[in-house]
Amino acid sequence: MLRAEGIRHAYPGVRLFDDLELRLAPGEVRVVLGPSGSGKTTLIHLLAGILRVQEGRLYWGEVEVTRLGEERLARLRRRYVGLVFQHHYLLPELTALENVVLPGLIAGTPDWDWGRALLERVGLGARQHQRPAALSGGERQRVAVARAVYNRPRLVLADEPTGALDRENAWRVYALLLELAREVRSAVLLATHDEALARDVPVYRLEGGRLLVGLTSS
Ligand SMILES: Nc1ncnc2c1ncn2[C@@H]1O[C@H](COP(=O)(O)OP(=O)(O)OP(=O)(O)O)[C@@H](O)[C@H]1O
Repeated sequence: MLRAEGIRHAYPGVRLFDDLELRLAPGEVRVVLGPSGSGKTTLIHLLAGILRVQEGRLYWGEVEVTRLGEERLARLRRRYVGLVFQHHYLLPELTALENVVLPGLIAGTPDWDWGRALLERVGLGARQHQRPAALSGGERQRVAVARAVYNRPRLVLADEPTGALDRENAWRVYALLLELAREVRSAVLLATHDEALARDVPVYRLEGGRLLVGLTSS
């Protein structure tokens, strides 16, 4: 359901990916481990269609993403992909609940009960009317996780979603992301430099511009 074939990507002076291949089955969960500068953010942005693939092909299910125009790509991404980044990217003027339901608000069909249920699941039922400024870093990231799965996306892509959190909060956010993704049957690809997060989850190692199937670190 996610397939990348022969992906090459270069920045001026930096040749990052050379013939990169990746497949993710429905519901599959994988961690991409790589040190700083190995290309994790670039990879997640390419797979999300935020960065355009320079060479190679990218498929979400049967759809060849690399052939879509900007508008269709953006529309399909909203339905198909949930995103979580290191920074939460919540809208500051909206409450926690409005942020979670945002994909529904954009589509004109907000499901407030589902939004509230998700906030309960991430332990923030009582904070639903707070704005992001009134929440802690870990709480904001839990709202971002709830928002990412709101649409029951086929695919969740996460780039260092716990990178700005202390160990305890990182674990909580990580566990919630995997739990909720399983519940709504999303496949997950989570990029991190943190080996500890890769316990019990199959790993790809990003090395020399390729993804190597690695053993879990436990
Ligand atoms: N817009 C850009 N222009 C030029 N080079 C870039 C650009 N973005 C990233 N790079 C380079 O590409 C390489 C990979 O960057 P990327 O941010 O994808 O790595 P990363 O593994 O996510 O790193 P980190 O964990 O430090 O965020 C780095 O050498 C970086 O300097």
